[in-house]
Amino acid sequence: MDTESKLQLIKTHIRAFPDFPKEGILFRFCSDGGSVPGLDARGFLFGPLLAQRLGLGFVLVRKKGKLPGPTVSVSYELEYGKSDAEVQEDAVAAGQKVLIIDDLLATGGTMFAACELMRKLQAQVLGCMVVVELKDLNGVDRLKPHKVFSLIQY
Ligand SMILES: O=P(O)(O)OC[C@H]1O[C@H](OP(=O)(O)OP(=O)(O)O)[C@H](O)[C@@H]1O
Ligand SMILES: Nc1ncnc2[nH]cnc12
Repeated sequence: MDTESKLQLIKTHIRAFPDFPKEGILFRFCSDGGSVPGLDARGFLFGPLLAQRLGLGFVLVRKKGKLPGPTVSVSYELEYGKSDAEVQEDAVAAGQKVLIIDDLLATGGTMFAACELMRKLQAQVLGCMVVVELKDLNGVDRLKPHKVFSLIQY
């Protein structure tokens, strides 16, 4: 595909959401469905690289209030606090197989929330992938029966 065609293709994926994040703003957001959800924020460093290698679409799982349009959300606890994770309702199709990516697994609270979001969207979680797993915090147990793949166990 030539460069001009690629730019045109990107344009077709730019959506406009009125009155987000506040009234009077037309919020432009470039997104498409996908099967590699990555977690805000450090999961965004690794997820897109892997998705591109696999030829799959990347999906943003964000902290609450950052995504326009209809979303599903889940509250969760992590090692040092509480938060809420969100994903756009149409980011993953029902029945879609997904591989969730983050940089690090500690207690597993964040990854568990992402699995919950995928369950709400009726996606099938094939696995949870992280670069670093902090073994003494037992995140792997928290995530059972989901499979966890980690590059470094620390
Ligand atoms: O296994 P857990 O106990 O849930 O902790 C792991 C999560 O904590 C960190 O994210 P954080 O919420 O600090 O956000 P950040 O990526 O924006 O720094 C890390 O990137 C994981 O997502
Ligand atoms: N101990 C830790 N180090 C880095 N990121 C984390 N996220 C949760 N716990 C963490």
